[in-house]
Amino acid sequence: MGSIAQFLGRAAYLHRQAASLLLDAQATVQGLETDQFAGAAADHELRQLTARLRHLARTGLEGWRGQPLDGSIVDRPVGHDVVPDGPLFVKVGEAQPIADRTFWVAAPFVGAGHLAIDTDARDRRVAAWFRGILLRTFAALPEGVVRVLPVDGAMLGATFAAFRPLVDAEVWAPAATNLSGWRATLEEAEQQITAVQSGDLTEPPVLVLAVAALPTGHSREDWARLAAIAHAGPSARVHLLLAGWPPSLLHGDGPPRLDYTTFLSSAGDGWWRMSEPPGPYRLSPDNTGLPALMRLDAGASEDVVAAVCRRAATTAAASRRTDFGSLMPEQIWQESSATGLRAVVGRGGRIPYEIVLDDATPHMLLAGRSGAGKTNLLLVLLYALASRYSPDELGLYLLDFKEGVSFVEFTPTGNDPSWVPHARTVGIESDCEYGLAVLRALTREMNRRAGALKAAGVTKLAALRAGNPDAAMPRLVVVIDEFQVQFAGNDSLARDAVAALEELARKGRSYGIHLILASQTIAGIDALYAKKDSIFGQFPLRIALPGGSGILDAGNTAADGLPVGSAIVNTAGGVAEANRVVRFPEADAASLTTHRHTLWRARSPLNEPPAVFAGYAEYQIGDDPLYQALTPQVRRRQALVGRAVDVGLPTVGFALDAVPGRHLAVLGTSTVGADVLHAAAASLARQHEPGTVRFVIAGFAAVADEVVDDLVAVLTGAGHDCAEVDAAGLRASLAELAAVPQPTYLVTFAADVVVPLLNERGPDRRTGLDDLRTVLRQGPGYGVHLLSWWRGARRFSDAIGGSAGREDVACLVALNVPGSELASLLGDHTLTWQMRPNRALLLDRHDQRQRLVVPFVRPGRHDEINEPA
Ligand SMILES: Nc1ncnc2c1ncn2[C@@H]1O[C@H](COP(=O)(O)OP(=O)(O)OP(=O)(O)O)[C@@H](O)[C@H]1O
Repeated sequence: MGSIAQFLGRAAYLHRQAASLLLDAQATVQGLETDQFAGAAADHELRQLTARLRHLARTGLEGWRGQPLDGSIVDRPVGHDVVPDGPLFVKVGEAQPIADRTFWVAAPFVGAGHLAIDTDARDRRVAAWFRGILLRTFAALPEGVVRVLPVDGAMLGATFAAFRPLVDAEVWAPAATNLSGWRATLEEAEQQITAVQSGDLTEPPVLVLAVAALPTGHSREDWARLAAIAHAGPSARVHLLLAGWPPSLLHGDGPPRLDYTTFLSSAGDGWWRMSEPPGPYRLSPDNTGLPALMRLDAGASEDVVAAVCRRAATTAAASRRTDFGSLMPEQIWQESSATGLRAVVGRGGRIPYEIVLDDATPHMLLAGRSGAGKTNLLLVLLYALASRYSPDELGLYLLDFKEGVSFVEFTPTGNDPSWVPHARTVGIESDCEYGLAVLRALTREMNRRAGALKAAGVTKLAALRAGNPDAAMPRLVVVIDEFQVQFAGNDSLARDAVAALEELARKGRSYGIHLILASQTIAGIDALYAKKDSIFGQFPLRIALPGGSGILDAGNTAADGLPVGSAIVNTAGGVAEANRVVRFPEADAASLTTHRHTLWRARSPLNEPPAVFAGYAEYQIGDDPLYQALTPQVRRRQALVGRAVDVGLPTVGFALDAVPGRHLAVLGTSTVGADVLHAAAASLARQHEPGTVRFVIAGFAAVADEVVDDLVAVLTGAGHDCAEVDAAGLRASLAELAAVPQPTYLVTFAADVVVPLLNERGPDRRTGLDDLRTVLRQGPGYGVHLLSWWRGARRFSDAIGGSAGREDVACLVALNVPGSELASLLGDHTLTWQMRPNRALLLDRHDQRQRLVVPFVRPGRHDEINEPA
């Protein structure tokens, strides 16, 4: 490095010498004009001077900086003509103080200031010169150091066509060809400058804003921005290469002068003048610039540029991938979320790009076609946040409605017990009912926070935290993947979900609740667009992955052609001027595991795993914590039937007490009905001391035989009095219990089979159904309860006496019963039940409770429950 610095110092020195020699030469020329006798001697002296000038310039501008850009240089390695500690001089032209004698003119560029030429690149010689300066700069500096932001407002990017391999390798940005692209380019330059000034960026890349021609419609405001960039750019390694500057004006004031800029201006006939360069290099005593006219450097042909760029692109492509690990902080959990959440998730150009969720950008929309990298980006963002903020600062609610396992990375699994300690609830392949339950839980939490803020006399979480930095109020990030599933449609579920979402979106920012909605598209979610003031107005932060332009403004199609791994990030609701291209790393499984383990090991001993709801999972009563904790000492005995589709998946069942009608009927042809009955009976068995109750088991369908056998074994094994009976035995038991009730559970599988037999009259003119109805009404008072599975709702209804007997069996579990059939059975035509695998509707007619549940099944039932009904 030292030798390079010395070399550069020497280059600067040589340039200064060249300038002073040139002044000498000028004096000699003037002498020639005044002293007619000294002619021959002076001519000789002048030739010697220009020869020395040429030598000096060539030795100071070796390699890419000055050598002709023709076939002879193509194979020269890139990055070997570096200038780490001083400005990079590049050859800009050749001066010709006397006929036949030329010397190279260099100007300081990167590390010193800017270059501007007053003719734009529509002039072929200027275009070749412009390409040459870019190639010299790019090839002289080390690989990966220079990023070019090309602008070509006149030729649709043609000036940069030969650099295409570098654009494809994402080393350079694609050429901006219109006003919005030009302004996005200015913004990227400005962002680098502010990031350096604020200390957020300590190793900035060299950013060259290369303007081949300004776009039509550029304004004085743009000039002012450019002037500011010219002024502040060099100390942030931002440099301008401008062709067509200053723009010619028809009227009005001219553009502002650009600081630190070497100007080349046309002197006619292919000659150019060069102004004084920035820095200590004075070319003339009166600051009028180079005291000779010059020709422009011949620059580079498109072939030479393309050959060099292809080579550079190959190595750049290999090193351009942003590594997931490099985005994670060295030390976890160092940040406070008092004013918002920030996380670096990728790079805009070479600058780390930070996503911010705060009062200004509280909520985010994310879209991209299938396979565009949505899941990947969410994982990068959430892991980056979870690494920066401790679980006291951040909580995660994750909901996924699609088939897939995107949020499994946050939960313990059979192979890996770790979880992300911030995750509170995780829904995978969620039901809309679950989504609504999560939204409602969040609304309750928001209201709780509103109360706490009010009590503290403040209106925003940031203010509360400012007054009390330790206040336990973490920001909550709620992610809903494929959210259109939750909000589409016009049923009461969708309406309730939209209402909850609106409340959270409008008020959440003040209470530290941030929403991230991800989808392939937001078109077609009428409920969210319907209102005049669209809910999406609350989502200023938009990330459009490839194919996700739908969440940007109409006509802003910037995301359409992006490669996977990049996105348009827009913090202004999608207006094209605010587009930023950002590259995201791949969150590979191994890195995720490493990070999850780091976070998990750092958790507090009180941290609980998230409440996980996996739509496809089967639940068995043997694993149920509530079931395991049951003892005969319970206050009210419960028949457990499944897990509610709700936050935390609470275990649900029916209290079977002395109230008439406390009996259970499971309805539907699905054999899961047998399993539910098994679970109900087994759970009740744990709540009785052996000998205090009888179990009478009757099974009337072959599909239930195995379940019946198992139940008998379980009950007998637990020491209970348990009898298996046939149809006659069941009828006899009913007659006996109707006459002399004693604590008994009658457990009847496929009860529909036995109805004809029960319908027959006995010698006393009573039917078995008469006894059944007596037991239903009077039994609970004596500890007699019927637990039954009916494969036909109609048979069940007839058996209990039609609508008159509706209240006699209050506890229902509907499996694959069509909604209309269930509605007419219950006499409730507002009921909306859509039967589906692995779900049941629990109805308690005494307290009007309805809940969607995942019914308990016995091991191995999974394939059956997931078959369509
Ligand atoms: N930043 C990235 N860099 C490299 N590869 C990526 C990146 N992002 C995603 N990929 C790859 O693209 C593929 C699709 O990614 P991902 O599953 O995140 O897409 P998706 O949009 O969630 O898809 P879908 O909606 O179909 O589930 C994956 O194989 C992933 O490895």
